[in-house]
Amino acid sequence: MPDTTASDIAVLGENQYGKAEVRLVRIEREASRHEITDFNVSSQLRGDLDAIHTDGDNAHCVATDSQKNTVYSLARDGVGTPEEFALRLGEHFTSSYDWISGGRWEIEKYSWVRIPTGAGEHDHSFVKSGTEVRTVVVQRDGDDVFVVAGLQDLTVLKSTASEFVGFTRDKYTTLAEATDRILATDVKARWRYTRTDLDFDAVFDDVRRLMLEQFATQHSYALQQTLYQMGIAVLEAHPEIAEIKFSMPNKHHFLVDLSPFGQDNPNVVFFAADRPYGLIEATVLRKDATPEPRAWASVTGFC
Ligand SMILES: O=c1[nH]c(=O)c2[nH]c(=O)[nH]c2[nH]1
Repeated sequence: MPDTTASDIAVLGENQYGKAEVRLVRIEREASRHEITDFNVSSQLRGDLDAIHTDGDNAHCVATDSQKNTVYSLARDGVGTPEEFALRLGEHFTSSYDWISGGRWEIEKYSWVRIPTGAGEHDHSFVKSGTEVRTVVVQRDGDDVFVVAGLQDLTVLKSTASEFVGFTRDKYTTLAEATDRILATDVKARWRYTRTDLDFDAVFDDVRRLMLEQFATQHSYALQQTLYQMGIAVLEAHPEIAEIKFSMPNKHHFLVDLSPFGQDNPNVVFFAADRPYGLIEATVLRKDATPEPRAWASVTGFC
């Protein structure tokens, strides 16, 4: 065994380790109409792991390779929703090893849809459906379990019913007030469940539906206000959700000046800028929810 690594000035702090981005594709092939599940799974273990770092003693080290193998082995029996599979991984690791007291299991789910053919939707050929990703982060701290679900890269645009007026004007202000502008964003949202006995697919579908419906049907006075309306709609419909966080870029579309060409431009031709972009972030909280910082500690990219 290597020499013990001791220091007079430093100690080991928080730590976790595991295998990141285990790409898992599972085909349900009992019937001739196949089903596909496409996950990206990251497993991180926490617990009594000090000696691995301080003494080079690997007795408590569940190798990251073993964590990867566990993901594939558990998937043999079926995976279900990303939330269910992440919960199952957490239960497995914390119950299998005395010294593993918690951890973090994150899953990204990619969607495929059946390829349409003259004879209908194909049984075993799929096309990837856009860039949108469904996410979950399950964390365990002893017997406490936290589930933060979400989505990202849900790109939306409305071509009217959006304005931005009345903002502060000073010597730095060059932006003209817009009474009719394009509003576009990539919705990135995470929401915290207060229960684990849920129909996770049904709740996810409804949260997504509500966010899109609000974006589409509400007149926007600022992306901040649209974000807030989306959050309120989700919390009002879903008591099992304590809070929802958003991080949404304002994907600016600037009207092009066509006057050099002797043309008008009545809100028809735009330059879709990719940077810089506004970045609008907020949390919408249920008034009586108990704050749970442990659920969010490793969910980065939100305020
Ligand atoms: O919806 C908006 N919110 C802002 O804070 C902002 N700032 C800006 O320049 N354009 C916009 N649009």
